[in-house]
Formats: sequence, C-alpha cells, structure tokens
Amino acid sequence: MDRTKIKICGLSRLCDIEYVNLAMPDYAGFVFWEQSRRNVSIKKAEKLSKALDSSIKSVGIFVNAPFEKIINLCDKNIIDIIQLHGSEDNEYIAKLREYIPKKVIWKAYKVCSKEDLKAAESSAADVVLLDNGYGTGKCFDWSLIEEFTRPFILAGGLTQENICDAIRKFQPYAVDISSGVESEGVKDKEKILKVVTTVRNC
Ligand SMILES: O=C(O)c1ccccc1NCC(=O)[C@H](O)[C@H](O)COP(=O)(O)O
Repeated sequence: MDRTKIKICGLSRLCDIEYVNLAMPDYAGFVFWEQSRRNVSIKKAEKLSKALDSSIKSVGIFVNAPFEKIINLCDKNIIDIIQLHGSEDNEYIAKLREYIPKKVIWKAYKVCSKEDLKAAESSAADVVLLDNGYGTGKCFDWSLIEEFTRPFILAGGLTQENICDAIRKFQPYAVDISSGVESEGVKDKEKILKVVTTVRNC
C-alpha cells in the first residue's frame, strides 16, 4: 500500500516555502479566501509557488470562488490541484471540470454528522477531504468516519502528537495540517520538519 502523503497548508511567506523545501511534504497549500488570516493574493502566490521545490505539488484552497479566479491561477501554473472548501456542489465541480479538465479537484467536507459523510461519499471530486472547518486547529469526531469507504484526506486539528495515531487508525490517502505547524500564528520551521519526518516514519 502507498504511504500516506502529507500536505502543509496555509503558507504565506517566502520563509514558509524555505521550510517546506527542507521538509519536503507532498503538497503545499495556499489559501485564496480574503477572510482568512492565511489569505494570499494571486501576485504573492505566484512568487511563492515559483520558489517551491518542483516535486511538491501546490494546492489552491477556495471558498465558493468565481470560476475565473481558479482558471486564472491554473493557467498561470500557480496551482497544480484545486481544493474547494466552501459549499460547492457536484454541479459546480462538473462545470469547473469543463474549463480545466486536466486538473485534479479535491472537495472538503466539514464533518459534523453521518449526513455530511453521505455527501462526501457521493462527491464528484477526485478526492474528498474530511475536516472540521476552515483551518480551525480542532479535530472533528473521528468515530464518525470509522466506516467511511472512500479514500480521503484527513484534516482538522492534526498535530505532532496525534498524527501517527490517525494514520494507523484510518490509513488516509493524505493528512493535512495547518494550525498544528504554527507558533504564534505563523508557520514554524521546526514543527514542519518534525511532523513531515513523523509522517514518513509512522
Ligand atoms: O486555513 C485557512 O485559513 C482556511 C480558510 C478557508 C478555507 C480553508 C482553510 N484551510 C483549509 C485547510 O486545508 C487546512 O489545512 C485544514 O482546514 C486543516 O487546518 P488545521 O485544523 O488548522 O490543521
């Protein structure tokens, strides 16, 4: 079986890119949502993604964004993968695919109940991401996903302390971490290096 991949999300400074280039996670995430403290402009993201090691895939995170914004970022090769984090439905995903058929689309679901998992099971996205919200730093109730059958990315409140347990228990396609590799609201080099090594070795 393939090893669980890791995404470090919410990068916004050039030094964050230096940290991930040292740690070498599989994915690096840029948030394109103005209400987030981790939001990056298109111009900034272009700079950051150019500095990113070419073997790390860049993921653009969107919340109910207009198609033009996503298409523009794809056309400029700033992002490799699209992560939809709002209330985008299968119709939205189908339309987006018509514009950019070659791009991989991830869809995030906030998991509060079994109903949320039903929606995730029937998602038209290539991969689903199960989360607690918008980079909250808090876990959802993991007991809800014990019978979830589709490959998924696990997110929400992952830390150096709980990430290995989560991988052993659920064998997700990937784990996604943001707050857990921050100190005082910014990305922390040592935490990033440590968590990527932990995931590689667990
Ligand atoms: O991180 C944000 O600020 C954000 C804002 C709006 C939509 C999504 C956002 N983050 C998405 C992610 O993929 C995070 O990595 C994921 O929610 C896990 O975050 P955390 O619980 O802080 O590790």
